[in-house]
Amino acid sequence: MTPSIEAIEFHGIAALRLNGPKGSVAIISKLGAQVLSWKTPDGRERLFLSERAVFDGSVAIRGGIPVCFPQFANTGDLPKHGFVRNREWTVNAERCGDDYALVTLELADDEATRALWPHSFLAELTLMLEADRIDIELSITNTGGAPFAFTGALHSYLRVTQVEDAAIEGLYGYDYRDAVNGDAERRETGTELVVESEVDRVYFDVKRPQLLKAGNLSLGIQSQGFPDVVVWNPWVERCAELKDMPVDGWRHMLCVEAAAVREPVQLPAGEEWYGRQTLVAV
Ligand SMILES: O=P(O)(O)OC[C@H]1O[C@H](O)[C@H](O)[C@@H](O)[C@@H]1O
Repeated sequence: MTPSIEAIEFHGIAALRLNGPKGSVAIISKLGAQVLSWKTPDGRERLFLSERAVFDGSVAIRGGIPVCFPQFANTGDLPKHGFVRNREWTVNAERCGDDYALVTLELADDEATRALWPHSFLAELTLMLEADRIDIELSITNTGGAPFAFTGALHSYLRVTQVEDAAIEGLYGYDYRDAVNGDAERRETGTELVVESEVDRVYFDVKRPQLLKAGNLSLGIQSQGFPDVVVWNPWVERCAELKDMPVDGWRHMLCVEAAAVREPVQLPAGEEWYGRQTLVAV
């Protein structure tokens, strides 16, 4: 079957379903331009989506790949993770070839965004689905007359069978800020990161790809444009505080995020920046 794209409803909200090569499938919602599902040709779901996620736009959808912009987490005065993850985006391109399906959604500033953040911007999120990989690219254009700075992330919730059995390779030797230990800065000394308690780290200026070793859900992870890598798992107690997570949700997810956190991106008037995360089933 040749790849195709269809408009669907997913948990009651408008979304696009990309039917990719070899039976791969991805779903992206217009709310937040958030990838909510990615299935590889083996039929396995690769993203975690909370069964208690809320889809009414009142809070961000818990799971998939939320877009954080123009602020990562609570690093400034804006709402946590910025304001684009629970806004309605519009579709501006759909394209299919023999071996891919691609959509681009966009969001521009309006009165409500300028009330929070006084800048003109155009954000475009492109999802490309191939047989065994997805590429998620965020581009930001400064459409105003003055420079601005931002932080942000593609906040990917990767599905794992049991997080205790998973490991991330590729972070050895990088410095990180550890939110679980009072934002202490440390250097990674392990060749593998194994999650055995709450983890909330920003690894700085990561130049190598990562490998998520998770049995038949293993993934190669690469980013461009985003210098930092965030690794997050709330573990038991913090998960219990999240209303939109099931009690055992922490066990089935691991966020490995392509992020720009330590050094805000400086974007002169009229210029465009882009960052990308690629996930490859291995
Ligand atoms: O609950 P949210 O607002 O979606 O944030 C979820 C998480 O996102 C990031 O990974 C941060 O590093 C965490 O500190 C935060 O808890």
